[in-house]
Amino acid sequence: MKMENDVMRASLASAEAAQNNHTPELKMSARDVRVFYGESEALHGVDLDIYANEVLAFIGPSGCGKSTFLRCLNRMNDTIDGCRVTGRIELDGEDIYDRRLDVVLLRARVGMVFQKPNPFPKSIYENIAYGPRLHGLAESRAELDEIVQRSLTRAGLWDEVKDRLDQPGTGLSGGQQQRLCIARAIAVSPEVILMDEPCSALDPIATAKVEQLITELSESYTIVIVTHNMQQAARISKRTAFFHLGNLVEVDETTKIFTTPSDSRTEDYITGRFG
Ligand SMILES: Nc1ncnc2c1ncn2[C@@H]1O[C@H](COP(=O)(O)OP(=O)(O)OP(=O)(O)O)[C@@H](O)[C@H]1O
Repeated sequence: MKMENDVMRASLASAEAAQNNHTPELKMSARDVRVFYGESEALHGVDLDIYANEVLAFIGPSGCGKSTFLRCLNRMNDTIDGCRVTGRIELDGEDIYDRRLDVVLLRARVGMVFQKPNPFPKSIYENIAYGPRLHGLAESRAELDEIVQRSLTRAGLWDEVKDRLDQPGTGLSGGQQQRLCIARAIAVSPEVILMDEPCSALDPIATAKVEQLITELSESYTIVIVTHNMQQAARISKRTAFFHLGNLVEVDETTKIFTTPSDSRTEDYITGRFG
Protein backbone atom coordinates (compact mmCIF):
# COMPACT_ATOMS: atom_id res chain seq x y z
CA MET A 1 0.00 0.00 0.00
CA LYS A 2 2.78 2.37 0.98
CA MET A 3 4.56 1.66 -2.29
CA GLU A 4 1.37 2.36 -4.25
CA ASN A 5 1.00 5.69 -2.44
CA ASP A 6 4.60 6.54 -3.18
CA VAL A 7 4.10 5.71 -6.86
CA MET A 8 0.93 7.79 -6.92
CA ARG A 9 2.70 10.72 -5.26
CA ALA A 10 5.61 10.47 -7.66
CA SER A 11 3.35 10.44 -10.71
CA LEU A 12 1.30 13.37 -9.39
CA ALA A 13 4.52 15.28 -8.77
CA SER A 14 5.75 14.57 -12.28
CA ALA A 15 2.38 15.56 -13.79
CA GLU A 16 2.57 18.79 -11.80
CA ALA A 17 6.12 19.40 -12.99
CA ALA A 18 5.05 18.79 -16.59
CA GLN A 19 2.20 21.24 -16.13
CA ASN A 20 4.57 23.77 -14.61
CA ASN A 21 6.71 23.49 -17.71
CA HIS A 22 3.80 24.95 -19.64
CA THR A 23 3.32 27.79 -17.19
CA PRO A 24 5.15 30.79 -18.57
CA GLU A 25 8.02 31.85 -16.37
CA LEU A 26 7.66 35.38 -14.99
CA LYS A 27 10.74 37.43 -15.92
CA MET A 28 9.80 40.99 -14.97
CA SER A 29 6.85 42.57 -13.27
CA ALA A 30 5.73 46.18 -12.91
CA ARG A 31 3.27 47.42 -10.33
CA ASP A 32 1.73 50.89 -10.15
CA VAL A 33 4.58 52.41 -12.14
CA ARG A 34 4.28 56.17 -12.50
CA VAL A 35 6.76 58.43 -14.23
CA PHE A 36 7.04 62.16 -13.72
CA TYR A 37 8.93 64.62 -15.87
CA GLY A 38 9.21 67.50 -13.41
CA GLU A 39 5.66 68.05 -12.12
CA SER A 40 3.98 66.38 -15.05
CA GLU A 41 2.88 62.73 -14.72
CA ALA A 42 3.55 60.91 -18.01
CA LEU A 43 2.65 57.36 -16.89
CA HIS A 44 -0.30 56.79 -14.59
CA GLY A 45 0.23 53.56 -12.70
CA VAL A 46 1.20 50.76 -15.05
CA ASP A 47 0.86 47.09 -14.01
CA LEU A 48 2.45 44.56 -16.35
CA ASP A 49 3.99 41.10 -16.24
CA ILE A 50 6.64 40.09 -18.77
CA TYR A 51 7.35 36.40 -19.35
CA ALA A 52 10.61 34.67 -20.21
CA ASN A 53 11.30 34.19 -23.92
CA GLU A 54 8.29 36.08 -25.13
CA VAL A 55 8.30 38.88 -27.67
CA LEU A 56 6.09 41.58 -26.17
CA ALA A 57 5.18 44.59 -28.33
CA PHE A 58 4.20 48.05 -27.05
CA ILE A 59 1.92 49.98 -29.39
CA GLY A 60 -0.04 53.20 -29.09
CA PRO A 61 -0.24 56.73 -30.45
CA SER A 62 2.69 59.10 -30.28
CA GLY A 63 3.37 60.45 -26.79
CA CYS A 64 1.33 57.78 -24.96
CA GLY A 65 4.33 56.69 -22.87
CA LYS A 66 5.65 53.55 -24.60
CA SER A 67 9.29 54.63 -24.59
CA THR A 68 8.98 56.12 -21.11
CA PHE A 69 7.78 52.78 -19.76
CA LEU A 70 10.38 50.80 -21.74
CA ARG A 71 13.13 52.95 -20.21
CA CYS A 72 11.82 52.14 -16.71
CA LEU A 73 12.68 48.48 -17.28
CA ASN A 74 16.44 49.08 -17.19
CA ARG A 75 16.45 52.42 -15.39
CA MET A 76 17.43 54.42 -18.45
CA ASN A 77 15.11 57.15 -17.14
CA ASP A 78 17.71 57.68 -14.37
CA THR A 79 19.80 59.42 -17.01
CA ILE A 80 17.08 62.03 -17.75
CA ASP A 81 17.20 65.17 -15.59
CA GLY A 82 13.98 65.80 -13.68
CA CYS A 83 12.57 62.33 -14.38
CA ARG A 84 11.20 60.41 -11.38
CA VAL A 85 9.84 56.86 -11.30
CA THR A 86 7.60 55.47 -8.55
CA GLY A 87 6.06 52.02 -8.06
CA ARG A 88 7.84 48.69 -8.17
CA ILE A 89 9.61 46.82 -10.95
CA GLU A 90 11.12 43.39 -10.38
CA LEU A 91 13.52 41.30 -12.42
CA ASP A 92 13.44 37.65 -11.31
CA GLY A 93 11.69 38.82 -8.14
CA GLU A 94 14.34 41.43 -7.32
CA ASP A 95 13.49 45.13 -6.99
CA ILE A 96 15.49 46.85 -9.75
CA TYR A 97 15.09 50.25 -8.06
CA ASP A 98 16.74 49.01 -4.86
CA ARG A 99 19.46 51.50 -3.96
CA ARG A 100 22.00 48.72 -3.48
CA LEU A 101 21.50 47.42 -7.01
CA ASP A 102 24.37 47.91 -9.47
CA VAL A 103 22.80 49.76 -12.41
CA VAL A 104 25.63 48.86 -14.80
CA LEU A 105 24.99 45.20 -14.08
CA LEU A 106 21.23 45.70 -14.46
CA ARG A 107 21.74 47.21 -17.93
CA ALA A 108 23.86 44.20 -18.90
CA ARG A 109 21.01 41.91 -17.80
CA VAL A 110 18.40 44.13 -19.43
CA GLY A 111 20.05 45.43 -22.59
CA MET A 112 18.72 48.07 -24.95
CA VAL A 113 18.66 48.73 -28.68
CA PHE A 114 17.66 52.22 -29.77
CA GLN A 115 15.70 53.69 -32.66
CA LYS A 116 18.76 55.10 -34.36
CA PRO A 117 21.66 52.66 -34.69
CA ASN A 118 24.34 54.04 -32.35
CA PRO A 119 27.58 52.08 -32.71
CA PHE A 120 30.51 53.39 -30.66
CA PRO A 121 33.05 55.33 -32.77
CA LYS A 122 35.32 52.31 -32.60
CA SER A 123 36.08 49.24 -34.70
CA ILE A 124 33.46 46.56 -35.31
CA TYR A 125 35.47 44.24 -33.03
CA GLU A 126 35.68 46.81 -30.22
CA ASN A 127 31.97 47.57 -30.43
CA ILE A 128 31.28 43.97 -29.40
CA ALA A 129 34.30 43.41 -27.12
CA TYR A 130 33.72 46.50 -24.98
CA GLY A 131 30.89 45.12 -22.81
CA PRO A 132 32.36 41.65 -22.18
CA ARG A 133 35.68 43.30 -21.24
CA LEU A 134 33.91 45.74 -18.87
CA HIS A 135 32.10 42.88 -17.17
CA GLY A 136 35.12 40.55 -17.11
CA LEU A 137 33.40 37.90 -19.23
CA ALA A 138 36.56 36.79 -21.05
CA GLU A 139 39.79 35.60 -19.47
CA SER A 140 41.89 35.69 -22.60
CA ARG A 141 42.02 37.27 -26.02
CA ALA A 142 40.94 33.94 -27.51
CA GLU A 143 37.82 33.91 -25.31
CA LEU A 144 37.05 37.49 -26.27
CA ASP A 145 37.49 36.62 -29.96
CA GLU A 146 35.04 33.78 -29.47
CA ILE A 147 32.42 36.04 -27.83
CA VAL A 148 32.81 38.56 -30.68
CA GLN A 149 32.38 35.87 -33.32
CA ARG A 150 29.45 34.23 -31.53
CA SER A 151 27.61 37.53 -31.01
CA LEU A 152 28.08 38.65 -34.60
CA THR A 153 26.99 35.22 -35.83
CA ARG A 154 23.83 35.30 -33.70
CA ALA A 155 23.08 38.75 -35.07
CA GLY A 156 23.45 37.40 -38.60
CA LEU A 157 26.35 39.73 -39.33
CA TRP A 158 29.49 37.60 -39.09
CA ASP A 159 29.78 36.70 -42.77
CA GLU A 160 29.32 40.31 -43.78
CA VAL A 161 32.00 41.71 -41.44
CA LYS A 162 34.47 38.94 -40.62
CA ASP A 163 37.10 40.35 -42.99
CA ARG A 164 36.88 43.89 -41.68
CA LEU A 165 36.58 43.61 -37.91
CA ASP A 166 39.14 46.38 -37.44
CA GLN A 167 37.15 48.90 -39.47
CA PRO A 168 34.81 51.43 -37.85
CA GLY A 169 31.32 50.23 -36.94
CA THR A 170 29.99 53.55 -38.17
CA GLY A 171 31.10 52.62 -41.72
CA LEU A 172 28.45 49.90 -42.00
CA SER A 173 25.04 50.39 -43.63
CA GLY A 174 22.14 51.43 -41.37
CA GLY A 175 20.74 47.90 -41.21
CA GLN A 176 24.17 46.41 -40.52
CA GLN A 177 24.76 49.02 -37.81
CA GLN A 178 21.49 48.05 -36.13
CA ARG A 179 22.47 44.36 -36.22
CA LEU A 180 25.88 45.40 -34.81
CA CYS A 181 24.03 47.12 -31.93
CA ILE A 182 21.98 43.96 -31.37
CA ALA A 183 25.22 41.91 -31.39
CA ARG A 184 26.67 44.37 -28.87
CA ALA A 185 23.62 43.91 -26.63
CA ILE A 186 23.79 40.11 -26.74
CA ALA A 187 27.58 39.99 -26.20
CA VAL A 188 27.09 40.48 -22.44
CA SER A 189 24.54 37.62 -22.26
CA PRO A 190 21.49 39.66 -21.29
CA GLU A 191 18.25 38.08 -20.13
CA VAL A 192 15.97 40.77 -21.52
CA ILE A 193 16.47 42.98 -24.59
CA LEU A 194 14.52 46.22 -24.86
CA MET A 195 14.09 47.60 -28.36
CA ASP A 196 12.78 51.10 -28.99
CA GLU A 197 11.51 51.21 -32.59
CA PRO A 198 14.62 49.37 -33.82
CA CYS A 199 13.50 49.34 -37.46
CA SER A 200 12.12 52.82 -37.89
CA ALA A 201 15.32 54.08 -39.53
CA LEU A 202 15.71 51.00 -41.75
CA ASP A 203 14.56 50.12 -45.26
CA PRO A 204 12.16 47.18 -45.78
CA ILE A 205 14.91 44.64 -46.50
CA ALA A 206 16.96 45.59 -43.44
CA THR A 207 13.71 45.62 -41.43
CA ALA A 208 12.90 42.08 -42.54
CA LYS A 209 16.37 40.92 -41.44
CA VAL A 210 15.99 42.50 -38.01
CA GLU A 211 12.49 41.03 -37.60
CA GLN A 212 13.82 37.59 -38.50
CA LEU A 213 16.59 38.09 -35.98
CA ILE A 214 14.14 39.09 -33.24
CA THR A 215 12.18 35.89 -33.83
CA GLU A 216 15.36 33.80 -33.60
CA LEU A 217 16.63 35.62 -30.52
CA SER A 218 13.38 35.06 -28.64
CA GLU A 219 14.43 31.43 -28.20
CA SER A 220 17.14 32.64 -25.84
CA TYR A 221 16.03 36.06 -24.64
CA THR A 222 12.96 37.95 -23.51
CA ILE A 223 12.30 40.78 -25.95
CA VAL A 224 10.21 43.89 -25.37
CA ILE A 225 9.80 46.07 -28.45
CA VAL A 226 8.20 49.46 -29.01
CA THR A 227 6.86 49.78 -32.51
CA HIS A 228 4.74 52.20 -34.48
CA ASN A 229 4.20 49.57 -37.08
CA MET A 230 1.18 47.42 -36.24
CA GLN A 231 2.01 44.90 -38.97
CA GLN A 232 5.39 44.48 -37.37
CA ALA A 233 3.81 43.86 -33.96
CA ALA A 234 1.50 41.32 -35.58
CA ARG A 235 4.39 39.58 -37.35
CA ILE A 236 6.81 39.20 -34.48
CA SER A 237 5.14 39.48 -31.09
CA LYS A 238 3.35 36.90 -28.99
CA ARG A 239 1.63 39.50 -26.83
CA THR A 240 0.88 43.15 -27.41
CA ALA A 241 0.33 45.95 -24.90
CA PHE A 242 -1.68 48.99 -25.99
CA PHE A 243 -0.85 52.33 -24.32
CA HIS A 244 -2.97 55.47 -24.50
CA LEU A 245 -2.44 58.84 -22.78
CA GLY A 246 -0.04 57.42 -20.19
CA ASN A 247 -2.18 54.38 -19.38
CA LEU A 248 -1.66 50.75 -20.23
CA VAL A 249 -5.13 50.09 -21.65
CA GLU A 250 -4.80 46.35 -22.24
CA VAL A 251 -2.30 43.60 -22.83
CA ASP A 252 -3.16 40.29 -24.44
CA GLU A 253 -2.22 37.75 -27.08
CA THR A 254 -1.32 39.70 -30.21
CA THR A 255 -3.96 37.95 -32.32
CA LYS A 256 -6.61 38.90 -29.76
CA ILE A 257 -5.52 42.54 -29.63
CA PHE A 258 -5.72 42.77 -33.43
CA THR A 259 -8.98 40.89 -33.86
CA THR A 260 -11.13 41.23 -30.75
CA PRO A 261 -9.63 43.74 -28.34
CA SER A 262 -11.46 44.23 -25.05
CA ASP A 263 -11.31 48.01 -24.93
CA SER A 264 -12.92 50.38 -27.44
CA ARG A 265 -9.83 52.63 -27.36
CA THR A 266 -7.70 49.73 -28.62
CA GLU A 267 -10.24 48.99 -31.33
CA ASP A 268 -10.33 52.64 -32.40
CA TYR A 269 -6.54 52.67 -32.63
CA ILE A 270 -6.05 49.45 -34.53
CA THR A 271 -8.79 50.33 -36.99
CA GLY A 272 -7.09 53.66 -37.63
CA ARG A 273 -9.70 55.89 -36.04
CA PHE A 274 -6.95 57.84 -34.26
CA GLY A 275 -3.20 57.86 -33.81
N1 LIG B 1 12.74 63.82 -21.54
C1 LIG B 1 11.47 64.23 -21.41
N2 LIG B 1 11.18 65.38 -20.76
C2 LIG B 1 9.89 65.81 -20.60
N3 LIG B 1 8.82 65.13 -21.08
C3 LIG B 1 9.06 63.98 -21.73
C4 LIG B 1 10.38 63.47 -21.94
N4 LIG B 1 10.29 62.30 -22.62
C5 LIG B 1 8.97 62.09 -22.83
N5 LIG B 1 8.24 63.10 -22.30
C6 LIG B 1 6.78 63.20 -22.33
O1 LIG B 1 6.21 62.01 -21.79
C7 LIG B 1 5.08 61.59 -22.55
C8 LIG B 1 5.33 60.18 -23.09
O2 LIG B 1 6.38 60.24 -24.04
P1 LIG B 1 7.04 58.94 -24.69
O3 LIG B 1 8.21 59.39 -25.52
O4 LIG B 1 7.29 57.94 -23.64
O5 LIG B 1 5.86 58.44 -25.62
P2 LIG B 1 5.89 57.39 -26.81
O6 LIG B 1 4.60 56.68 -26.73
O7 LIG B 1 7.12 56.58 -26.77
O8 LIG B 1 5.90 58.36 -28.06
P3 LIG B 1 6.52 58.15 -29.53
O9 LIG B 1 5.74 57.02 -30.11
O10 LIG B 1 6.23 59.45 -30.21
O11 LIG B 1 7.98 57.87 -29.37
C9 LIG B 1 4.90 62.64 -23.64
O12 LIG B 1 3.93 63.56 -23.21
C10 LIG B 1 6.26 63.28 -23.76
O13 LIG B 1 6.16 64.62 -24.18
